[in-house]
Amino acid sequence: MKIACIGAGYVGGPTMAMIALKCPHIEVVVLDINEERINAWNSDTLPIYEPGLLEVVQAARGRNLFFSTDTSKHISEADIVFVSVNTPTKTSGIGAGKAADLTYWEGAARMIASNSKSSKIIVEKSTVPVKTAEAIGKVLSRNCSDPSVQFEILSNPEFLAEGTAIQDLMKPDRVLIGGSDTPSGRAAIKALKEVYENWIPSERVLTCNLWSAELAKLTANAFLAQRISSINAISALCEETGADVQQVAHAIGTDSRIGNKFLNASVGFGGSCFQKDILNLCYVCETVGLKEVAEYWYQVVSMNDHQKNRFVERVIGSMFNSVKNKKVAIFGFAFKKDTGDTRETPAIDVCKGLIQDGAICAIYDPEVSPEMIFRDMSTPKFEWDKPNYTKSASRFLENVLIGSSAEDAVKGAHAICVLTEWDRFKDYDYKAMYEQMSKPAFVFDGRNILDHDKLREIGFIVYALGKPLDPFLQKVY
Ligand SMILES: NC(=O)C1=CN([C@@H]2O[C@H](COP(=O)(O)OP(=O)(O)OC[C@H]3O[C@@H](n4cnc5c(N)ncnc54)[C@H](O)[C@@H]3O)[C@@H](O)[C@H]2O)C=CC1
Ligand SMILES: O=C(O)[C@H]1O[C@H](OP(=O)(O)OP(=O)(O)OC[C@H]2O[C@@H](n3ccc(=O)[nH]c3=O)[C@H](O)[C@@H]2O)[C@H](O)[C@@H](O)[C@@H]1O
Repeated sequence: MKIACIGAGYVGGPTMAMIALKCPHIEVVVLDINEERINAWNSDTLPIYEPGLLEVVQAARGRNLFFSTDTSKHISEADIVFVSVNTPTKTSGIGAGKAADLTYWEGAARMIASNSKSSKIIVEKSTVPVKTAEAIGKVLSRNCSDPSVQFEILSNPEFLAEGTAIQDLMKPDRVLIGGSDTPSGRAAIKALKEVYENWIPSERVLTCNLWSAELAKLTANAFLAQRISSINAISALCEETGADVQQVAHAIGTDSRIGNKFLNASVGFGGSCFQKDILNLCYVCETVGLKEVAEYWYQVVSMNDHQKNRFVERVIGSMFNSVKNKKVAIFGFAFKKDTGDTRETPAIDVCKGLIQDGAICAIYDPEVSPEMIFRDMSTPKFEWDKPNYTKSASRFLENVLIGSSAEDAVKGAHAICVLTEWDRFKDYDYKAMYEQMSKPAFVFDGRNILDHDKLREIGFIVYALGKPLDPFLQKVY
C-alpha cells in the first residue's frame, strides 16, 4: 500500500511520521508546495519543534517515510491520499473573518483529480466545515478525465495537541473515521481502520457518517475552548472577590462530571485552531439560519479577547496607568509551552496592546526566532495562515526588542509578563533579575506558574491571574 499526504505542516508531518513508524510495510510520502519546508523535513532541523518528533522521523525516514515536492508522481501512485492543508479563516469576501477559506483544500483536490489514473481513498485530515466532503467530491469527480477512476472520501479529523503531538499520536483517546454508508464507503473505512489498527486498539477507532466526523472535530475544539473561556471568565470574578481561581478549578474539577483537565485560567487561549474553528462553526450556524446558536459559541471567542484585553489593562493600570517608554520583559511568545508555534498566540495581542500605550516590549522565548516575532507583530490578523506568509518578514519594529535570554530581557525593565508556561521560567534566579530592574518591579503572571510568595519576599509586586489582588495593584485613575 502507498499513502501520500498533501500538506507537510504541524499535522501532516507528525501524523504521517507516526503512520510510517508503526506501519513499516506501507510507503508514506508527505508532499508540500513549500520547498523550504520539505527540505527542512529532509534535514535534522525539522520545520517544527515538537518533543520526540525528530526521533520518530529519523527512525522511518528513507525507509518508508519520504518528504517530497513531486506531488504529481506521488499522488498518482498512492492508494490513500490524506489532505492536511491549512484551512484558514477567510480574510475577504463573503464570510470574511469567520468562514473557512477552502482555497488550499480545493487546490489540493484539483491536484488529486488531475493526477489520478487509479481509484483512491481521499482522507480529510484538515479541519473543515461540515459538508466539505460533498463539495470536494464534486471538485474531484468533475476534474478527473478518466471515468473509471473513483474517489471515496473519508473524514478523519486530527485531535493531536501541539507540544504533545507524539504521545497523542502514539496513544490517542480515539481515532475518528467518517464515511459513506455504501459498499465502497464501508470498504474505504475498513481500509483506513486497518492502517490505524497497526498500533491503536480497534475499540479506539470510532466510525460514523461523514457529517458527524466533520462536525465532531469542530465541536471538540469548541468544547475545549469553551472550558478555557469559562474558567477565564471566573478568573476575572475571582480577582474582584478575593477568591482564587486555582482553588475554584480544583473544587469543581474533582466533580467527575466536570473533570480536572483544561481548567487552567490563562491570559487567553491561542493556537491556529480554536478561534478559527469556533468562528467557522458560528458561520456554519449562521448559514443554516441558527443565529442564536452562532451567538452562543461566539461568546467563547469574545471572552477570550476580553481576557487578553483585561490582562493588558491590568498591566497598564497597575503601572500607574502608563507604560510609556517603560521596558516590559515578555517571558514566552509561543501559544503554549513545548512548541515554537506562535499562530494566534495571546502574546501578539498582549504585546500590541502594551505597545499601543507606549511600552517597549523585550520579548524572550526559547523556541521562537526573532524573525518570527517580528513577522507576527507586523502581520495583520488572519493573514498568517497562508503558505507563503513566511516570505514577508520585517526585520525591525519600533518598541519591539528581542531578548537573547530572559536575563537580557529584564535588564532595566519595569515589569515581567509571563505569557507562556515554559517550565524553565520557574527556575530562574528572580532575585538577580530583581536587582537588574527599575523599581517598583512588577511580575504579571499570565499563566500562574511562578512561586508568587517567593517573588513577593524578593520585593516584586506580583499580579497572579485570577488570584486575590495585591492592594498595590489597585488602578490609578
Ligand atoms: N496544528 C494543529 O495542531 C492541528 C491542526 N489541525 C488542522 O489540520 C490542518 C493543517 O494544519 P497545520 O498542519 O497546522 O497547517 P500548516 O500550515 O502547518 O500546514 C499546511 C501545509 O499545507 C501546505 N499546502 C497548502 N496547499 C497545498 C497544496 N495544494 N499542495 C501541497 N501543499 C499544500 C502548506 O504549504 C503548508 O505547509 C488545518 O485544517 C488545521 O485546522 C487539526 C488538528 C491539530
Ligand atoms: O485542532 C487543533 O488544532 C487542536 O487544538 C487543540 O490543541 P492545541 O491548540 O495544539 O493546544 P491546546 O493544548 O489545546 O492549547 C490551546 C490553547 O489553550 C490554552 N489553554 C489550554 C488549556 C488550559 O487549561 N488553559 C489554557 O489557557 C493553551 O495555553 C493554548 O494557548 C486541541 O487540544 C487539540 O485536540 C486539537 O487537535
